[in-house]
Amino acid sequence: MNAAPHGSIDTSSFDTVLVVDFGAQYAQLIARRVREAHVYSEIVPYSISPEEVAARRPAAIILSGGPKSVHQPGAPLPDPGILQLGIPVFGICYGIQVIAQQLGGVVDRSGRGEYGRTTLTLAAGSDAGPPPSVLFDHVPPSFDVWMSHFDAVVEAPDGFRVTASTPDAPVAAFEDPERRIHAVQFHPEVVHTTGGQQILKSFLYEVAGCRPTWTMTSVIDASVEAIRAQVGKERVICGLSGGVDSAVAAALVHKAIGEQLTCVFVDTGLLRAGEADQVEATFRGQFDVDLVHVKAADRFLGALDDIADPERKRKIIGETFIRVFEEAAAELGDVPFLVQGTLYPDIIESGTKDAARIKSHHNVGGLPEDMQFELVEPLRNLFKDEVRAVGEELGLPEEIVWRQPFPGPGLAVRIVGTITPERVEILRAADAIVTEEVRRAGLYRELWQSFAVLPVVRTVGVQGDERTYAHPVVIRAVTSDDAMTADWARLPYDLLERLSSRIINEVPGVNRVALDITSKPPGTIEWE
Ligand SMILES: Nc1ncnc2c1ncn2[C@@H]1O[C@H](COP(=O)(O)OP(=O)(O)OP(=O)(O)O)[C@@H](O)[C@H]1O
Ligand SMILES: O=c1[nH]c(=O)c2[nH+]cn([C@@H]3O[C@H](COP(=O)(O)O)[C@@H](O)[C@H]3O)c2[nH]1
Ligand SMILES: NC(=O)CC[C@H](N)C(=O)O
Ligand SMILES: [Mg+2]
Repeated sequence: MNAAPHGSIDTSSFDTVLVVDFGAQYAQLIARRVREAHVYSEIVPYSISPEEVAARRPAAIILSGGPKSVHQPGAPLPDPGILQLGIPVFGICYGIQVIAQQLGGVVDRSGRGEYGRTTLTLAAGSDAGPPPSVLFDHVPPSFDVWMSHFDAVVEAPDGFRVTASTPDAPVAAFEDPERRIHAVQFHPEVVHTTGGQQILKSFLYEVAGCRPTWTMTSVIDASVEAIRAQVGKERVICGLSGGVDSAVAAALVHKAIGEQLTCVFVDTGLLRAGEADQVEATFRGQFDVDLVHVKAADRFLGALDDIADPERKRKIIGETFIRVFEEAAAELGDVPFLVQGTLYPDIIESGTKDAARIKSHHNVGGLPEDMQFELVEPLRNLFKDEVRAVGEELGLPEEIVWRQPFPGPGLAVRIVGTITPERVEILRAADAIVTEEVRRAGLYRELWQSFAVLPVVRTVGVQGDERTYAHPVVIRAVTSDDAMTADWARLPYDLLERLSSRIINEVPGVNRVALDITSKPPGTIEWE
């Protein structure tokens, strides 16, 4: 087993499930559901070789769904050797179709796909018939499942028995318990499939014999050990933003190496109203951590002067952050390590070689090439909900653990076009009203993010019988589980009315309020 990179934990001590990705909408969701069952999981590309799989010694393999048909030329197909490794396999949707095709069953364009809710009925276990499937031990004989497929298995491979059907899919589940290969056409990972998580657990615990040891307590213990092994006696700095990821990363590193850690909080001039004071007060009050507060507003705003292109803004901000960290490190003496709160979705998003670059996150794609620091990224195996659970376990206060994410480039990526101190002021004032009213409405925690955006246009208005020619402000509020996809939030009308009237009345230079009703995709959460 390779040494774990970047101070992340050595996951080889946990039973591991590999989720083979065929381009599914839900591969991430499957991986999260497995972890919710306290079993470590990782997403791997479908091109992985049987040797690579075997070397990982996984407890099980899950074949995900995917948009292609197995009959299509160029469809993503795994090496057939993977099904011969003797490792338990669970196929989901496209996964059942792949298994059927590779082991001699028949997959057909059935002519009528199934989309959405349908009723699954288990094959009866009787003296004459096959015994019931262990997958369905803890679910009723008939229940609602979520389907989304065009193709269907019409004949199970030799040696497999059909264990469930729906009105339109006679082979909705099949298995060969001896080879420990099980598969379903429906999606157990979505909440609309009642008992879906139970079915997944039956596979993990009963078929694959996984132990439910992936708990946040064991993650903390393993992280502490990994951080100590990486940094030894050296000094470390951590960019602390006040957000949950860097706070949890800092708390873990502090637990591991105590006084070797110094946190560096940078006031970029692009923070929200009162944020710098609040971060200082929270961290100085709550933690016994060495904290340096660098006031770098002029430097960031100077470097961004006259820059309108979103990618250039991001690169400039990413580089300025590192230069500020380097200077802070130099003042402390020799500090070779930089802690970042990078999460697993950041790695997946930047790691897929086929995926297009949408935007350079300042702490991943925005890092300058000549950076000297060695990175310490203890959260790089974790999803956001796990990071929050670790934060709670470490005793971080609720206001940090449940803070809405705020991007490092800050207000810069919410001010379309060039950034001037006046435009920052307008957005900051509008944003403060959004945050205050969303909190007052009791929606702050329920929303993934809620904020204001300042577009580059001006519009005509009439205020006090006078013509105005001023800026609109756009309200952006989304719900999401992990920021990879998001839906626009259905904010109550009375909240929207308060936002509109307060922003126009209280923020000079604004004469109109608009609402962004775009999901992700096709939009992104931030405007730049
Ligand atoms: N103002 C800042 N000062 C110092 N470091 C920062 C600042 N803003 C961002 N960073 C660094 O960039 C990293 C990425 O920022 P990001 O916003 O993704 O995470 P976060 O702020 O820790 O959490 P959240 O996603 O909840 O806002 C942080 O983990 C932190 O190391
Ligand atoms: O630290 C960060 N540095 C960045 O450069 C950055 N860009 C976007 N974000 C946050 O990432 C999530 C997804 O954003 P998008 O839908 O806009 O791509 C959302 O939560 C965004 O707020 C960033 N966070
Ligand atoms: N969601 C899926 O995995 C769909 C599988 C395959 N593309 C089909 O349409 O049948
Ligand atoms: Mg942040």
